[in-house]
Amino acid sequence: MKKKIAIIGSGNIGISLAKGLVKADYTSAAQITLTRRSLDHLKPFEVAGFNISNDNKTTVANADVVILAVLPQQLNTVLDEISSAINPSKHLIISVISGVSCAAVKDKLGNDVEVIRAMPNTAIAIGQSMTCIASDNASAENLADVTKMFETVGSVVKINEDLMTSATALCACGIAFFLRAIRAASQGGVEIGFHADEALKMAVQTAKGAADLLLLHGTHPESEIDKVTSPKGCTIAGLNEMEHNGFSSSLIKGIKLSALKAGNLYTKEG
Ligand SMILES: NC(=O)C1=CN([C@@H]2O[C@H](COP(=O)(O)OP(=O)(O)OC[C@H]3O[C@@H](n4cnc5c(N)ncnc54)[C@H](O)[C@@H]3O)[C@@H](O)[C@H]2O)C=CC1
Ligand SMILES: O=C(O)[C@@H]1CCC=N1
Repeated sequence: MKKKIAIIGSGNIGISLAKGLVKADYTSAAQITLTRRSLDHLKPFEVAGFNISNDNKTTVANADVVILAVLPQQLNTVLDEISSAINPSKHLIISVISGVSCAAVKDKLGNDVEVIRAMPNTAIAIGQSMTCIASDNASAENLADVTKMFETVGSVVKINEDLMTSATALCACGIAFFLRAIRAASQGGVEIGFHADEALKMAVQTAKGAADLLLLHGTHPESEIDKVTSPKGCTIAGLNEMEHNGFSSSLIKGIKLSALKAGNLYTKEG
């Protein structure tokens, strides 16, 4: 991979993405420039071989692929800064920013530039992201290239752009939801007799086993649950108690609220 990549806004997801791409051998650190307003935070990444900068415009001018990874409320400033450095025949824009349409990015950068939205999650740092991608104007070739790129760091699903906020809630925010579930399970484990560190280890491996059962068997969760719930047993007792207290309902409501919020994070005015 010869293309130079600029990551504009190297915070949590920008850094996770950069680490993941290098770990997967998709590219080298030397091909990636990380930008952030304060360079102090990026010094450790310079030591690791990445280029670092606080000059978005020059970084974009020198790149082929521009990954926008600032917060929605920081985007307009960035787009105003880089717009004069954009060359539609050279640059491909990838935006991981929640709630910002391809059209909104093109509004500021020009309609000729190809924009692909990608919604990864932080597991991208370890090659385990669920990334959804969408575009309203990218060529089949660029879509295929970007799919290939994100496939080196996890699974990819192409979706319609109007489902991007839903993908944000289910997959990007979803990491936090499942982590909280694991944390809660470990707290339950402590109440029933385990030390915190062993309870957490047990909860993590159990959660991984549950996810892997679905991935490897290709089964529905209820079919795997049926294999655990012995008649008159302790699993169904615990499971039903959780449902009486709104376990599924609470997850569903949380995901719906996150999706709603994801759609309202950005305004054109800034
Ligand atoms: N954190 C996550 O798991 C995911 C986040 N996203 C999206 O990615 C974007 C970034 O989210 P986070 O990484 O969580 O936020 P963050 O706050 O950790 O990262 C944003 C970074 O942009 C930098 N920044 C702000 N203005 C800048 C400018 N003018 N020039 C250069 N850098 C600038 C900030 O210093 C910060 O380091 C958001 O739009 C979010 O919706 C998408 C998927 C997952
Ligand atoms: O919480 C947020 O707004 C971002 C978007 C998805 C994950 N983190």
